[in-house]
Parts: sequence; structure tokens; C-alpha cells
Amino acid sequence: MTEKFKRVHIIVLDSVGIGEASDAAKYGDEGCDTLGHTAEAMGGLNAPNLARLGLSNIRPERPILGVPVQPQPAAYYSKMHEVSAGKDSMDGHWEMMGLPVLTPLHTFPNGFPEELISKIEAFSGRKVIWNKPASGTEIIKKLGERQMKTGELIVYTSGDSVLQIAAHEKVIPLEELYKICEYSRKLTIDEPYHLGRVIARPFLGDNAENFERTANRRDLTLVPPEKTVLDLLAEAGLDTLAIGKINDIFSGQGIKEGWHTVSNDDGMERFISILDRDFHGLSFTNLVDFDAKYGHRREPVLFGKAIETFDRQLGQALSKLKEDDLLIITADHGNDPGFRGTDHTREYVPLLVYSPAFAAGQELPVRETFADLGATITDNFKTTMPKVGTSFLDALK
Ligand SMILES: O=P(O)(O)O[C@H]1O[C@H](CO)[C@@H](O)[C@H]1O
Ligand SMILES: [Mn+2]
Ligand SMILES: [Mn+2]
Repeated sequence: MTEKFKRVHIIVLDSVGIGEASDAAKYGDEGCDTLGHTAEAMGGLNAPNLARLGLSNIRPERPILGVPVQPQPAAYYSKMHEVSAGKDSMDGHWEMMGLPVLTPLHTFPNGFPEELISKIEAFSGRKVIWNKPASGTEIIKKLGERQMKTGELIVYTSGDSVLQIAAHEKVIPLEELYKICEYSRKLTIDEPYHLGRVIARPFLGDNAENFERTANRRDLTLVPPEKTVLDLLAEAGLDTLAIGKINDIFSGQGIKEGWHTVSNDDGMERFISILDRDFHGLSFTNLVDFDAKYGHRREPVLFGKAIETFDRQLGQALSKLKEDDLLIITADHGNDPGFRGTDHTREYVPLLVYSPAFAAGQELPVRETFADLGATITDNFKTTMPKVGTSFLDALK
């Protein structure tokens, strides 16, 4: 039997959750609802393409405000539950690719141990300041001017398993910051740290009022300890194209070609342009602005506007899809801009699965793990299946 779809495209709307997961209470996240609260803050979301695909059909009992439930949605629709212990991007993306992260990565709510910090200081010849949880934009406001004078490293973390280093690009050149991050990455792979990500957070500007983080952020993620669906596809000779931070999230494993992007717009432009390429396999796009620019910043109106902008670009992409294309729109976790704190929220993620070959969409059973997505893709390409995940390919007619 030949494959159903020649090209499969995943777009991850980073952090665009669709309501509290059944285990949200375990994370202190009861009541979170990224899409719901965003749409309410907007007085209704204007997203005709997502509407047409069936976004509100995912939860017709509580439709997303402004997004009408469709009598005949164009996409197959459902939501997915995460089985990974954490609710960070790495957990979500790895799980989609058949590798849930079941052993919790470590978080450091009281900052990193002195032993680690002193090694980073010795390697870099720079002093570490802060070493506590923080919002990235707030911490550069607070300490950025000092950092410019002293050349210190602003080290901070969050509710996720992350060590982030912020530094002014003109004070610590990018290459140097990346080297310090790579060194910190090496130190934190194994116990007692077992850290998900080290992130370089360069910024520019003259003073606290105009500091801005740049697109030169780099995420140094753990290397996947086992094969992911990306490896299975690549080994079978299929194309695996990565847009945005996907390449970083998988440490480049199983990725044939990758493009960093500077914004959601840039990511969607790249995605639309690769639709003109004749390739065979998977394109995997992550749009991080929802999360980094609006979710962590708790800016629901800006978050909503970004969804509306995405929706317009989605319209362009949809018109380029052919009968042997399959488009999957989903998310990696929530980050409710209407919720307390500044951390990710444990949510279901939307699942919209569309091809121009479909006469109409239908409801799919709620997925117990994001891994069903990867299993569906390997099933389509008839490659080795991942250990985890149940394909829903046969339901797509
Ligand atoms: O507040 P900023 O720097 O955006 O950091 C956020 O970005 C990290 C990665 O998503 C999260 O763990 C959170 O710390
Ligand atoms: Mn994410
Ligand atoms: Mn985030």
C-alpha cells in the first residue's frame, strides 16, 4: 500500500492550550484556559480560518468566544492530553514525536546550587547575579543596566527545567554567550541537575526603558535519549524540515534541514515558501511568539492579536495545500495570559487535522497522549513505528 499523504505539515502554536488538562490540579493550574481567556480578553477572536477548520467544535459546550461552532468543520478535530511529567516545550514536542518525558526533569525554584554557579563563574571569568526564578523581560529591566556596566551574567530560571543566561549583546558578544551556555549545558545533563534546557537570552538597548530581547536566543536542549519519529523518518530517507526552534528542541537529531526564525510572521512566511518545494516527508514548524512574547508576559490582547495574524497567514497556507498534503495544527502546552504567575499551564492542546482531500472533517476521540500525532505520521509513511502512540490515520477519509 502506498502512503496516503506525500507531505505532512505540523504547525505548533507554541503554548496555545485549549483548557485545563484532567491533571491540571497536580500542577496548581486549575481553571487555566489559554484560548478561552485570550478570546474573552479580545471580546471575541476573529479567526475565520481556524473557525472553519473546527476550532470551537473541539469544545462545543464552551466555544471559543467569537469562533463559531461549524455544522460541517473542514478538519478532523480533537484535543490531546500530555503524559509527560513536565509542561515545557521540550516535553511537549518530544512527546509528539513519540518520546514522552516521563521522569521529571529538575526545577530550581530556589536557584542553582553554588557548586554549579561557581563553575560557570570560573569558566566565564564573569560573576553570576540573581540566580532565582524571574520573568525574562522583568529581570533585564531590573538588572540590565548593571549588567552593561559590570559584564556579569544574569542567570535566572522559572517553573520549567531551564537555566537562562541574559546578557547585553554589546557587552558579551554572542559567540561568548553561546560558549558559556554550551559549557553550562554540559554540566547540567546528568544528575543532580538533569535540566531540560539552557537558554541564551541576549538583549539590546541603552537603558531599562528600551531593552529588548533579540532573535539570537538559543535553546540548548538535552539530546533525545532514544530515537524520535524524526529519526525514524530520516532513516527511511524522508525529508524532515524544521522551522523555528524545532531544530534546537531536538538538538538537530533527525532533522535534515532547519531554519531559525525571528518571529511568528517569519515562521509562517518560511512555511508558506516551503509549500512551493517538492519534498517528501515532514515539515515541522514552531511559532514561539505566542509563548515568549505574550503568554509569559500575561498579555492576553496581544496574544489574541497574534492568533488573528496567524489566522490570516493560515488562509494563505491553506490555499497552497494539495490533495496529498496533510496539515496538523496543535500546541505543546498552555500559557494562559489570563492566569496568575508567568509560567506555562497544564492544558489540553487543540488538534486540527486538515487536507484538501477531505470532503469534511469529523470529531476524533480525545488523544490520551501527544504521541498519537507521531504515530499517525509514521503510519502514513510506513516507516518503523515509535514505541508510544496510537495512529489515527485510518479515521482520516
Ligand atoms: O520569562 P522568559 O525569559 O520569557 O522565560 C520563559 O521562557 C522559558 C522557555 O519557554 C520559560 O521557562 C520561561 O522561563
Ligand atoms: Mn513551548
Ligand atoms: Mn515558554
